[in-house]
Order: sequence, then structure tokens, then C-alpha cells
Amino acid sequence: MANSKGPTTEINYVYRGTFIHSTQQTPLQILEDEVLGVDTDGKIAFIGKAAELDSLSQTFGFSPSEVIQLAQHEFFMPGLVDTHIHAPQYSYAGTALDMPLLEWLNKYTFPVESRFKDLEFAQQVYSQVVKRTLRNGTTTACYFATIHTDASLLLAQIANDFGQRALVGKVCMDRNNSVKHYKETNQESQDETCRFIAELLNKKYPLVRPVVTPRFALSCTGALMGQLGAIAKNNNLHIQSHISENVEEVKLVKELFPESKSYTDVYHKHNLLTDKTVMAHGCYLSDEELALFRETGASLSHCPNSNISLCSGMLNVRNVLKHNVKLGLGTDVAGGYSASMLDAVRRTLDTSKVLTIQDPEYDTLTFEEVFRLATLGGSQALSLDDRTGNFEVGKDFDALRVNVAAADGPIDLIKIEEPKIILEKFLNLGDDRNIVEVFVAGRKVVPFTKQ
Ligand SMILES: O=c1[nH]c(=O)c2nc[nH]c2[nH]1
Ligand SMILES: [Zn+2]
Repeated sequence: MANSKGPTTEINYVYRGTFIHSTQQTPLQILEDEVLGVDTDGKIAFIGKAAELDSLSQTFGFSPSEVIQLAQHEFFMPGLVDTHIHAPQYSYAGTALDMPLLEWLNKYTFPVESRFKDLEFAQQVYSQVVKRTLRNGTTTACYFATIHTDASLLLAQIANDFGQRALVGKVCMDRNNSVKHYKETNQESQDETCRFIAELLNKKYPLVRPVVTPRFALSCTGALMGQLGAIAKNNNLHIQSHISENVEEVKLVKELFPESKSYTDVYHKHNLLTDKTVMAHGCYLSDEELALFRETGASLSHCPNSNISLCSGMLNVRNVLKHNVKLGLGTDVAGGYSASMLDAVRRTLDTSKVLTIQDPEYDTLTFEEVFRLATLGGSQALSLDDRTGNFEVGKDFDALRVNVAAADGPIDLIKIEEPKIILEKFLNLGDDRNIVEVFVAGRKVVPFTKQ
């Protein structure tokens, strides 16, 4: 019996072929020769066996002749969810990876981010990052912008224009001793955050929301963090920040906040840990801190490229999962040099294997588990799993149409392969040439209609 939402909505289009996604119960569910219908609101109206096509077409009022058939080496998978990416840092992605975090922030990041006062520069970089990530299959992105409100609003507008689902954060920082012109006063940070939230909500973009963004504990006074926690609470908003990325950072946080039991406790004390909070990295969190994440419902973003590129550390993903902490993957551009979530998948697997090399007892992650982290896991980490993350009826159709054998693509298939092998090849070898179409909330956003 097909899974369906009921025949109340009008069907916009129907695809037939292989659909691969994750559920809470299984990291990999492969649905072969199925039909999936998307309604005019962009939601999945039904998914069922192709053998039931006739009855589905009668129930939902579409003609079987309009069904779009996928080719032999094609499949649909849920869109990729990037739970942590710095849009302005895309301007220097692939460079500046020669020093640890705190020096890297001072030497490269803050000087570049300070340039985003210039809206023309912001327009150029932000259009590029939204297009590049969409082309690589990121249907949902959780962005850090900069301290500049108008440029941050511009990022939100560009994501909306190109049809990407996004959380966009105006960065807050009232502490910065190294690049003195790149910081706000406490009052400015509060006022501009409120202006950012009000103006963005006022736009009523269907898929783009503000996220309260204290940069990290070293960039914010306790007073500012507490005020931002209150702003998030009063407006029922998401929160994002960084935590426990690098040994030196953890040490300085302990010195700066001696009254707190741990780094996690610093955020908890300032009401920044909620079930809509996502914290990047978390390489050095103790079991006690993970328990606090679990209790508050806060989630982690695993950013393996950045963790390795800045020699920060390695997240023990197995331990995070054991603590039942929600977890997604992030590119963390530009500490991470790649804007592609396929790279995040590969670096997650690499890191897991390095942990196994160090300790053969370590239970290496499977590609199926990492696939789930990149899709459903990310949507859960961002508390958006009621809307996106897999092909459940009633969710928005956020999806990639993948052709593993795309002409001039990077993958050679020697013979016809089963879907699981095709997915594994795509995750390990594929790139944007294999992503022939991208859908967000039912709208085809790749290939681009707008330049
Ligand atoms: O990887 C990171 N990138 C950043 O921009 C940042 N800011 C604080 N901590 C950070 N970590
Ligand atoms: Zn980051």
C-alpha cells in the first residue's frame, strides 16, 4: 500500500525510478521502481510502488503518461544539509590553511570579513557561494555572515532568490583584540541583531530564517551572550556558534570564564543551549558536556575538513552518537577548503578511519551512516526535520537527481551496478557533474534559471 497524504492537493509532477534515503530506523532505505508525487505546494504527496501507478493516478488525479522516468543510472536522494558554513570566507576558500585556529582568525579571517561592509563585494561573494553550494547539492545551508547587518540581509536575499533553504546569521562579536576595527560595541551588537531579525522576518521569505550568531565565547562578553540568548528565546529562533574546536581555544575559554565548569557550561549559563542550537566542531567535549547537549537538545556540526586543515582535532562521532546528541555535517568554509558536502562526507569517513588506525577497537562509521548524517542528520541538527531530510510524505521535496554515469562525469561504470553500489560510488567519486537537477521545496533550482 502506498504511503500518501491524501488526495486533497494537486499534483505538480511525478517521478518514477530509484529513491534512496535514510529514516530514523535505517541509515539506508533503497526504494526501487517507485513513484513519488510532488504537489503544487512542493510537498511529497505520495510515494509508492510503480505497480500501484494506476490506483495512485486515480487517487491523486494525474495521468500515468505524464510520469517522468529516471534513466538506468539515475536515482533521487534527499538534498544535502550543510549545518555550518561561513559565506564570506568563500572568498578565500582553498587558501590560508597554514596556521592554527586563533592565529588563522587574526591573520586571514577577520581582515577579510571586515571587507563585507562593502555591499558590492558582498553581492559578488555571496552570489558565488550560494550558486556553488546549490550546484553541489546543498539544499539547506546554515550560514555565518559577518557583523554587517545589511550585507547579512543581502545574503538572505540571495539565498531566497536562488531558492536555497537557509538559516542566515549576522555575526555578533563585542570582543576582538587583534583586528580592532572588526568588532561591535555591546549595544551595537544587540541593536543590529534585533534589526537584522526584524528586517529578515519582515521579508517573509518562505525558506530563509535568521539565526542568532554569537561567533564564539572568545569573541563575546558574557553580557552579550546572555542578551543574545534572551533575544533567541523571545523570538523562538535558532542559535549557532562554535565550541571546543582547538586546544588553545578551550584553554583560553577556561581562563576567561573561570566560574563555568566547562566550555559547554559557558554557553548553558548564558541560555545559548536550546533544542534549536547548533554548535560547530566539539572535538574536545567531555562525556559530561555531551550529556548537557543531550539534555538541552542542542546539536553538533561535524566539520572534518576544517578540523584537519587547521590541525584542530578529530571529533569522535561514534561517541557523540552514543550520547544521542543530534549531529550533522558542515563544510565550515573556509577553515574547510571545500564548499561541497560530498567532501564533508569523505572527510568524515577519513577521520573515522584515522581513529580506527589509532585504535583498532574503534567502530568505524559506514558510508550509509555518513549518508544519513549528511541528509536526515543535518535536518535534525537544525531542527528542520519536520520539513526536510528524507522522502517522507508531507515533507518538502528537497532532492538531488543524480546520474552516476553522466557524460563527461568523473565516474566510469564498468557494468550495471545495484543502487547501493551506485550511491557509494557517487558519495566517494561523484561531483556536481553527476547532480543533474536539484529541487528545494519542489522547485527546480539547478540548473539555474537566473544567472
Ligand atoms: O573554524 C572556525 N571558523 C571561524 O570563523 C571561527 N570563529 C570562531 N571560531 C571559528 N572556527
Ligand atoms: Zn566555523
